[in-house]
Amino acid sequence: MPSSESRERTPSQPLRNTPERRPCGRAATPAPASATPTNSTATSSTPRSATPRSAPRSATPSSGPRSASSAAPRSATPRSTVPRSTTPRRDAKEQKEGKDMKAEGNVQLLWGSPTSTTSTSGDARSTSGSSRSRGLASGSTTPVMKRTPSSNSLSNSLGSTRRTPARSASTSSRKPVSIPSELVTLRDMCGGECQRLASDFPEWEDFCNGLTKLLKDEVASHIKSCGKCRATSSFSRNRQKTQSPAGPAISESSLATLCQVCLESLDAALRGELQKQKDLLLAEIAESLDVSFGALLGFEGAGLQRGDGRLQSLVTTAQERQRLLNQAPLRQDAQKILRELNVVRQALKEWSSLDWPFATRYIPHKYGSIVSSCDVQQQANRRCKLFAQKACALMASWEAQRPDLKFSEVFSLFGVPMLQLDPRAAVEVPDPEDNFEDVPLEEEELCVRPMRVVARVRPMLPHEDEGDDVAAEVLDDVTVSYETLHHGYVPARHTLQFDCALRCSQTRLFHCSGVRALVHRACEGFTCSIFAYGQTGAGKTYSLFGPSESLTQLVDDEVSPAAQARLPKACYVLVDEARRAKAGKQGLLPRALQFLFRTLEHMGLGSLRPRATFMEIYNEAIYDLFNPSNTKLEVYQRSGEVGFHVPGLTQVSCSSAIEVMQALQRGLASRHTHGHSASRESSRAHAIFSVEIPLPGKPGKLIFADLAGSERLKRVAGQDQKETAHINKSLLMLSNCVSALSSSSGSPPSAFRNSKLTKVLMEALCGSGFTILLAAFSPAKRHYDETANTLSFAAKCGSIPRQTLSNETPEQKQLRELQELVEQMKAEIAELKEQKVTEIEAEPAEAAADAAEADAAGVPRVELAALHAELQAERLRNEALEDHVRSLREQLKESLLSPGKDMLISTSRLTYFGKAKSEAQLRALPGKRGDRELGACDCV
Ligand SMILES: Nc1ncnc2c1ncn2[C@@H]1O[C@H](COP(=O)(O)OP(=O)(O)OP(=O)(O)O)[C@@H](O)[C@H]1O
Repeated sequence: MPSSESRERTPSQPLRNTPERRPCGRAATPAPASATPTNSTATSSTPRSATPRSAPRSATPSSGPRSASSAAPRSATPRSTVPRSTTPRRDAKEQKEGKDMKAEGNVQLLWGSPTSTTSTSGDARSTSGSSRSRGLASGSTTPVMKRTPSSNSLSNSLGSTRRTPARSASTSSRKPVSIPSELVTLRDMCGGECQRLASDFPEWEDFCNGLTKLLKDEVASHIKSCGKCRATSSFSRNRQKTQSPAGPAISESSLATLCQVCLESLDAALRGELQKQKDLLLAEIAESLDVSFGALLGFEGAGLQRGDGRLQSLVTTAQERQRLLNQAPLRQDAQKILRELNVVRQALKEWSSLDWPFATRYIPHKYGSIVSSCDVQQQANRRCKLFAQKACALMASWEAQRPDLKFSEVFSLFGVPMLQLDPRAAVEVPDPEDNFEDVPLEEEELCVRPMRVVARVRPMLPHEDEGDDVAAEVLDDVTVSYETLHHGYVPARHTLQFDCALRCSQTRLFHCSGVRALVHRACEGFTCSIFAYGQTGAGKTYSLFGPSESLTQLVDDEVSPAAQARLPKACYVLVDEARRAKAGKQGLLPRALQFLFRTLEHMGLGSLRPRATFMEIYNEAIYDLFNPSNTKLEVYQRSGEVGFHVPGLTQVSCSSAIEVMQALQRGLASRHTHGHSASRESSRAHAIFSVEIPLPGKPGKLIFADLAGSERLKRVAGQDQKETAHINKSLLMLSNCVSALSSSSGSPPSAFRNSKLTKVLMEALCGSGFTILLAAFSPAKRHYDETANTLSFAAKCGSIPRQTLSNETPEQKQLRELQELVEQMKAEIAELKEQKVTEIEAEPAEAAADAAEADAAGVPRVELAALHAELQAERLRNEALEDHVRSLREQLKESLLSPGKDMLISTSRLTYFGKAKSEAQLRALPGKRGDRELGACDCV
């Protein structure tokens, strides 16, 4: 019998949110009218007297509002997962469909859907509760007695005959008057559920009596205020029912004679009382889980339970509270993850319920960063994935420590696991380091070699992953190991050491490559250059510029104040994270440019306007990327200048980082690129971006060169062959220049005149400044020969001898030297002054010590003072002599250097100086007289 089956649910297996109890479940399995399930609120018209009592007393748990002493056994904890019919995101999406721009993204929910649109203040009743009721009403096949005019009149006309037990089998064929199914609490009350609860759970007796009294009071007051009910309801004939609290319970049939409005308000009053009681229990649950009450209701199980109007839900809540309290120690070490989950949920919830407050799809930023709603959704996804990853790891280690327990059971609420993570979440592992972090520059970071070589290996690309072995890898901070094929078939391993070897995120590259030091040097007036070298698809452009969408961000930007005011806090945080995540992919150049402006600001030179130029060498012709046209530019060398210059290049003067970044984006858009297997956009030309810093007197310069990648000619065809031939030729010329430079430290080799690229880069390589060579290489075996070429080129560059001189004119140099001299002298004077002060301070102490010594030795003090004076006089004499000897040495050297000018030094004079050799000793020594005397003087 369906009814007995449902009745077998004891209070220890209370009315759970099992799928068959959910509205959708019910709708899916319509029961025949005769086989009415009795556990549902929609079925209370089934005669309750015919139903067996719910639970044997022995099975009754003793949990109550406060005094519950034991938790429900774990086996009693419902394991079933409520089918997720609607998620908050889906709700929100549905609401906004077609008009909301946020719909373009795709945020995945990675855990059990919270009770959705339930607000954090948590009126779950208005959502899940009512939806359940609606579902029950619509999905049920139970003959639900709706109050119709005819049924009213029937009940009125029946009068006393209606006192016949409404639920007796004999009357079941008639349509009994009943309370509408959605008034769940009221139906439970008059169905005897309250008395049953009181007798099963003595702790709830007072509460149940209170409810009964409340019902009677409410009915009495309604009768007084509602003329219709006074005239037609059965209470108008039987006042005693409502007047005496101890009187008989109000039956369903009597209540059903009241008008709909009265019934609804009665139900609301009862439900309110029930909810108050449940809220006390839920608050304790929230406290035990260390989440806010609102956040607790965001969990599906809790939200549904709160919205459940049945009296039995009180028992369920009490039992759950008890279980959670008992299991609190088990959750303690993993509680942090719940708090994190809440932060993520909150952000998602606020984002999905946000009515887009801006006119465009972009979120206005102070300095012009471009963050779209899509970026924010992507960030939300990334956040979920990161969280899911952490949570999965934590769950695994938690279960490893407690093999007899299940994480999902201990971390469940009303049978619904609190963390339901999408197993696909761990597939994409976001790099937690890839976030723009602006770490201050350490002092030692400034000390970079004038020629620094940084080797960077990129990760395997998706198309390389399959069946491609690793031929090159970074072993430690400075060592790279790579493979070559000896004589074409014998594999050989080699290692090379560079200033820095990296397999890292963009952020780490920026911090470790030494670029920040170069920016500093450029602000001191040096010419500093960074160039990226490597085969095609090795990651040069990625390392230097980063993905194009990252260039639209500024790291120290923020949402404009007006936009901030329109965004909820959690959304605002999400937007900020989205911007940082995009900026985190920026390469060395955009980061260096932003760092440059910060450095200038820091140096008090914020008013300077650096000038940027951007050119490209394509097929041995130079083009201006700031002014794209077919005009080819030429290179010239000015007399006395190291390196060449390109007249006619457009200079963009920039007062802020965003201006220069915008200019950079414009220039990049005009580059010659081409798609191929390793890269969607392979650079087919060398690009050179420079910034001149108009420092007072001595301009500094930063040059960034993204060299086109070398490629095997046989791998390309048609027009591409011409491009590739030009690229390979110019790279060969560059390699020749580097070889020549590393083997000679003299004047720049003439090889620089052989190609446009070498001419343009001559200043960077031969000038007196700082240079970083970024050697980018692929780890894949298929590129082993190109990798070996790149690494040996990098090693050759590392051995180029460089001097560092800033860009000074002779006058500036003289001025700087004089300034340095003045500084040095000032320091000496300060040191001498300090010395004198310590001497003066030490004198009285010395005198006192001498006096004490003299007293102890019995020497008269006057005599001691005379001795001191004599000693002082002797010191002065010695100093004068030292000066004299020094001048004699100078004269002697001079005479030795000028032949024919003999010079005699009176050795007798030297004897004045106690430590000098005697004349006799000097004479006794062999050799020329002058030499010996010089030796004596040297001794002095
Ligand atoms: N460190 C890295 N992390 C992730 N992806 C990378 C990295 N380096 C390169 N890539 C990816 O590899 C591909 C090729 O990179 P990139 O375009 O920078 O190569 P390239 O050396 O500049 O090639 P070309 O000389 O042909 O322009 C790109 O899709 C890029 O996103």
